[in-house]
Amino acid sequence: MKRIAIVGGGIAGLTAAYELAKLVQAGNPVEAILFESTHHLGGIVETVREGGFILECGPDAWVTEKPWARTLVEELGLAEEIIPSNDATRKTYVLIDGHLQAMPDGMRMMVPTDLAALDTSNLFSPEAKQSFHNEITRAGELKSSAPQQDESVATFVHRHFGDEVLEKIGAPLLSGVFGGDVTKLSVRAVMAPFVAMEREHGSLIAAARARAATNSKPAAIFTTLRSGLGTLIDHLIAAIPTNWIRLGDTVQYLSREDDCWLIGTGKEIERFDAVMMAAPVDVARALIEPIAPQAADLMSMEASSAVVVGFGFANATSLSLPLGFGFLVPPGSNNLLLAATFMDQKFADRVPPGGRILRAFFGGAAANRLMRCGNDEIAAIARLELARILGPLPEPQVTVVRRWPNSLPQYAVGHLERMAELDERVSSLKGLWLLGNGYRGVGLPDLIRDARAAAQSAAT
Ligand SMILES: Cc1c2[nH]c(c1CCC(=O)O)Cc1[nH]c(c(CCC(=O)O)c1C)Cc1[nH]c(c(CCC(=O)O)c1C)Cc1[nH]c(c(C)c1CCC(=O)O)C2
Repeated sequence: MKRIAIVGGGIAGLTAAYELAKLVQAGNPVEAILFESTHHLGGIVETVREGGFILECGPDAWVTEKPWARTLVEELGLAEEIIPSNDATRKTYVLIDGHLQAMPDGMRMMVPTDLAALDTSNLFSPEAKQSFHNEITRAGELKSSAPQQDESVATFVHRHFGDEVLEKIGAPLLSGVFGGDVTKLSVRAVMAPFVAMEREHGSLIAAARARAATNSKPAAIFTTLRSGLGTLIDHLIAAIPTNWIRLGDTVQYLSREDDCWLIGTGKEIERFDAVMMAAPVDVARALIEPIAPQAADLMSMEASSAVVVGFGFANATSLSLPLGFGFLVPPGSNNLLLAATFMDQKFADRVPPGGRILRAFFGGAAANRLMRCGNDEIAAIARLELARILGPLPEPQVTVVRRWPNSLPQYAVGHLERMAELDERVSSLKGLWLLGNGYRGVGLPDLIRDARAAAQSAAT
């Protein structure tokens, strides 16, 4: 019997446990113990259902293009629950000088595929529009001068489109996906497809248009579950043997003895053949440090914190919002807010008749400061910030506040090389796997893909 420890009960740890449970059913002699330090499973994936509102406390969807979340959801019998985002009314706004300005239609991140839509947009100055047009004619130069090494997202975007595009959409889009600083984020780690487009075509616009021409009907950008992503967590838990799960059990230390792993929880020491480390990177790093200090060094990275506030407004027909999914706030403006989502416009069936949901995000330094305030205070600040931008808001019927400290690791320049070295060091330890959002991707699909692959190799 192979014994496998899983440290951490977020989406990565739960998916690993689920995959191992499936392998047991297929006749593999495996047993797993999942250690979760808190008393609840799912990590930052959590859905609150109250008064007819469906409020997400963490992620609200996955990126449709990445297939691994959908496959798992279908396998769990939840195919009927899958819904697309309402892309017929998709629009993302950017807050410029206190006003919400729509990003032009047909943008792929900061790359336009529809130059006519770009030209009629109010978001950019004539100079910025010209810089987009010029990017196509600069294809040859951009291709031959593409750097051999990694660089920051900021220098990459700047080389293609200049200052204004970087400030108005480059920085806000990246903070709405990676919560980070474009001058530090690695373009190869966080925008790999764009680096490949540059290598092949020089011009990103030419590459994106070539691709758009071959894609018949693009799928909706986001996918979610009708009853909320908490349903995915519930179904994973139901598929894992209950005696595998240890809630409120914090792993205090990890060590190796002969070919085994020892895990100490402060209550007892247990022996395992393999360890799947699915805790947040800083926790994982501290546990691994005594065994493999060089691996731990490679795991030292900054992580941004988030504070998420969801408001459910009943009978809120008076609250009129711009059409679309929400808005992003460029870093460096005078707002605490990082972004907001118009949840009932982004997805169907989130609210009772006449209801609306707004979700506010705080990140970076603002999140770290807010983290210390009480829930009521955080909610009041979120309401004030939203009202400043959207106009007066009614009294919410439901409010949820969540703090997610250091929840989003920052993939800094050189990340891919560091991860290749980390992989080498980790594989030399035999029987250790690192899972979660610190290494090979930050969204649900990437975490699910990695956890399943790791469980399969850990079990055999
Ligand atoms: C602030 C923030 C958000 N979402 C996120 C943050 C960062 C801070 C943090 O979580 O700690 C995190 C995020 N956002 C996205 C991912 C998944 C990435 C992946 O799977 O590759 C992740 C991990 C997709 C996304 N999130 C967003 C995009 C860009 C969508 C586009 O091109 O229009 C992607 C791919 C944009 C976004 N993101 C957000 C808003 C309000 C918006 C705009 C409106 C909306 O859609 O709700 C919220």
